[in-house]
Amino acid sequence: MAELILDQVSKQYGCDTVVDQLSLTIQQGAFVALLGPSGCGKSTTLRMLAGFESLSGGSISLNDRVLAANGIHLAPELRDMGMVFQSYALWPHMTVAENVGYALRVRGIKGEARARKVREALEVVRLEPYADSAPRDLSGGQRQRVALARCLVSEPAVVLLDEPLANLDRHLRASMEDSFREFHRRTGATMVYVTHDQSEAMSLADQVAVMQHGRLVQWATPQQLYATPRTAWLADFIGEGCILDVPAVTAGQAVDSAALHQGLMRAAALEVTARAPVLVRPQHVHICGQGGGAQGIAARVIDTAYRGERFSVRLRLAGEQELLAYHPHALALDQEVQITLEQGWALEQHP
Ligand SMILES: Nc1ncnc2c1ncn2[C@@H]1O[C@H](COP(=O)(O)OP(=O)(O)OP(=O)(O)O)[C@@H](O)[C@H]1O
Repeated sequence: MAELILDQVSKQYGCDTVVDQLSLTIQQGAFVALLGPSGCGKSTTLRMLAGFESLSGGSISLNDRVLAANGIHLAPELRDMGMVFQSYALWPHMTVAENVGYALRVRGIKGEARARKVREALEVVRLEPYADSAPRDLSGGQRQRVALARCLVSEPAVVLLDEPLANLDRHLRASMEDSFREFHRRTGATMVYVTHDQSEAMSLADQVAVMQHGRLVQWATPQQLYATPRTAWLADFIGEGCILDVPAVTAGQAVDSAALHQGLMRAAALEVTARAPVLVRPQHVHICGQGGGAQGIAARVIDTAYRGERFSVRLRLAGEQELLAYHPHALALDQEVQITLEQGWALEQHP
């Protein structure tokens, strides 16, 4: 199957390695996200894919064609890729239709053939009524959809998107996420989407590459990242939860309820010193009652916050470890409760 392959891709600026031996195999038609905090090297990776940056090491190939490797650097216009930028980069003096059709004009495609392709591209992003408008008369979201249509009109095999929603307000972002999903469904293009926003990456992509300090931390589906993150840093970056110190667990494995309860009791009694980090997501913490009880673990409410559909509750266990839970009702500060833990996930020891 046709694929976009990054093999041990590295980039150095002077003595700084900003992308460090990154390897990814991206299936044709996939929607993938490069996710990580500012400065982790995701935009540099995207620019190397586009051909705006050379590689310091490794190779990039698309459908068995080498785009970049030692001594090889295909120009951006020869890579069969389109790019959508945060800043839209539309020509202000051209109409929407002229912006979308520009790449076709440069290639000498004229008349009805060009007009038809422009109409089709505008239809995909639902902007046909705006064909004759100027970019300045459109909202930020509409401008970003023009940029998508302009990319689509060249029918690239791969669409690269660099923080395309960063300039939009929160409400518009949600509706633009729907536009990206629809764009992907209708075109079948491979999409590589750079963002520092984990909820954006998780809701859009089939597969996410999480980067930290230029290195790949994990390459997995959003569901796998949430449920089985490799490290404590990643567990914290993706979603809510708490990390407990629990004895006798093996990294990279689920920890069942009995093992968690037993481990926490031993930890509270200071029976063992060797412990490992275990992620417990709030939906796996059940507040089952007040006061004493044989089944549960005693905890004290140290903070609560109303979140609309539920309360989030911070709990302290004997031995001072803390947990986050969700609860349908308000609880009083300092209230003693019994909790049960449904499951946990053992993380690697290093951060
Ligand atoms: N042309 C350059 N010369 C020197 N250093 C650079 C250059 N471009 C990027 N860097 C450095 O490389 C590192 C990675 O930058 P990059 O833009 O890829 O990160 P990023 O994860 O996309 O972050 P952001 O979301 O803030 O753009 C940063 O430390 C940045 O300062």
